[in-house]
Amino acid sequence: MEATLLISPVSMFQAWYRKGMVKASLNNYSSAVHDLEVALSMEMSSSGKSNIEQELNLILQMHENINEVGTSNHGNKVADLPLAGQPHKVIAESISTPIKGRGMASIDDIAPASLIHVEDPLAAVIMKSFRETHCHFCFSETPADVVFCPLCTIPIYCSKKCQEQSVGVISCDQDTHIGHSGHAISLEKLSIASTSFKPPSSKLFAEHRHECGGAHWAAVLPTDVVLAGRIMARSIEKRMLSGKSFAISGPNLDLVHHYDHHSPANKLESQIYAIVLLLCLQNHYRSDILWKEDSLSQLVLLIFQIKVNSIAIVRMSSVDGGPELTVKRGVSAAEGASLCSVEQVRVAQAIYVSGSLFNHSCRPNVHAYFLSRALVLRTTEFIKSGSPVELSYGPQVGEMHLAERQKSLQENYYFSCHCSSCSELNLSDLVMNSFRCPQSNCLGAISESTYYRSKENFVNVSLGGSVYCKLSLPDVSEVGKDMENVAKSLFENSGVSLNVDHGCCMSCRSYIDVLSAVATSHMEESKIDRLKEFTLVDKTLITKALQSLKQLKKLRHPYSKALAQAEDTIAEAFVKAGDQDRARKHCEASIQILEKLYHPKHIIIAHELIKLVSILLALGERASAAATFARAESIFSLYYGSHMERILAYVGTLKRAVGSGSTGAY
Ligand SMILES: C[S@@+](CC[C@H](N)C(=O)[O-])C[C@H]1O[C@@H](n2cnc3c(N)ncnc32)[C@H](O)[C@@H]1O
Repeated sequence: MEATLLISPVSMFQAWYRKGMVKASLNNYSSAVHDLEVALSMEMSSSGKSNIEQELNLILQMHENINEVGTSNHGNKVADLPLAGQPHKVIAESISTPIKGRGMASIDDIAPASLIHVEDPLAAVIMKSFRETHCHFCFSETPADVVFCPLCTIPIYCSKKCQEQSVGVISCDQDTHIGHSGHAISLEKLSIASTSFKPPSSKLFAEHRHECGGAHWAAVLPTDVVLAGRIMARSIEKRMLSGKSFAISGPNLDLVHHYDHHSPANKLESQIYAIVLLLCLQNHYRSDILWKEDSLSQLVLLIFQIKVNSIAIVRMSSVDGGPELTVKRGVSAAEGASLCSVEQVRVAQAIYVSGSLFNHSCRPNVHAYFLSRALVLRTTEFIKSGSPVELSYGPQVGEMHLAERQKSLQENYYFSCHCSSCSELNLSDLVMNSFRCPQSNCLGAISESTYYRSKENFVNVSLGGSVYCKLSLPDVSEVGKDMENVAKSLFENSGVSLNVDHGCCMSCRSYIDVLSAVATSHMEESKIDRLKEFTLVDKTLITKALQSLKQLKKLRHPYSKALAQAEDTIAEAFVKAGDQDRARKHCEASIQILEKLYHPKHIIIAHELIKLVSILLALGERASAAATFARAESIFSLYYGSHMERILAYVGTLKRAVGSGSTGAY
């Protein structure tokens, strides 16, 4: 048993509570604090006097419950993948893998751009930073005339329909009663959090209902905990509808939780939140529900399942005015046109039960996006029958280096990634952060890390500190010329082990002073980055940035990310300065590097091509703009299929612009 678990979560929470730590974090929500205070004083009076032995038993019991569920959650069942509005069809099935646990594999050859999965969330919650601007049900941007929750007026909705789905149908009875369907609440009682619960008559689960009125604890607690509350409330109401006992018990989701991988501090925090959540649920459902012995452990487990399996719902958002504005402006140099750029914003967090069976790959073959709250999965390449069908949980090859990807997945999802890109040496990881070889005719990459090639045909890479990653070597006859050229020495099997130290060229083994190269490179990169601070850029600033770019090119590998970013920043500065010709040159240079780091059909390339289209339109080069747009469109349709214009609203506008030859008519 771990040391921290010798302390009961209840007594620990009481200590925190007495010290005011919980109160301090809630002090903006006085009504929430008041309700919690009332609930906690009840809780403390019942458990405060419990002796150490009792508390230890509670924790031991909790551990046993968690471990029991933990061993049973690796079933091998065939997943059902319902497609929205289509007959039920199974395209992929659940398989068991030795390292990644369950995963999905195709049961037939699947063509690129095929829609393979559509699913509504079991629970979803808006991120705190979007509470004022986005609908709390469908997560789209709200119009000016928002609809409020009629009872607590805290959540906002874009329409009556979203409000009803989230809150339930509100009935008014001559101003004496206002209630959700199935809940009759007298007006006097509206100021306090809840009333005695009557079983809901409708099967529709209104996710905000149990959070509504009085203390709006959902606005205070972390997203994972609010999601857990919504799942628990759904499960409780389902039991009520089926006439079963109203005991607080978990929904028994068959999802991994990695309880043992979490730090003691994490475990303790979740136990405390589980207590708070139980009290909140009890406060809402009152005498209609019972606590069970394992209620708390079930809830802790659920919080960990959510940590590992929940998915961020993202929306595309325009930056710098976005493509639409650029086209509207006519991309006129004199008006200070902007590049067409968009970024993903994380508007909500959700849990999808079947979607959670898909494993992660840093080079995924499936793209995930969202239509309102629904998760949609689409293949981005041909998938052979029996092959893994995997999406990305965030980190991707080309965007992050091996070490960063591993760190991010470990920190956010608690696992070491064993996808094919993290198991085999790849071009992107070799060149991304590398320096160029001092020999002018050598394309070899020079890394800050040490690569140790064993005679057994694998490579160990240091990921910083004592962390190493063991990578297999791709077959030299199958790797592209680029890869062979950047790391020739790693591919020459002389039958002996080989150390390629940091600072040593992976091809010809010439050395550079890598520490000084890192320092100079960072200095030049930050000089170029200064361009981003200005809306109007003068020629002197750009001249200085071009000098830095020249220095950077002498140091950095021609396929490195630092060079791609520098070229992109300079392209944007030239757009701002109205020199579209030079903007085009640097934008194209950036895209060429990104094609090496990602792959030519990666969605990032499509977004970059859209920037280029706006420059070409400004130059009046209609034919090139149309050809570049067609390339971008074919990549986008792989990722979004027929939903492309619904997700990327500006694509339609740009299409009309390149089609009509207009640069400013929209
Ligand atoms: C959302 S679940 C995916 C389904 C899971 N494999 C199962 O058995 O239920 C995420 C978990 O799957 C495992 N996993 C997914 N992708 C992985 C990868 N690339 N390498 C190693 N483990 C992976 C990790 O344990 C991770 O926490």
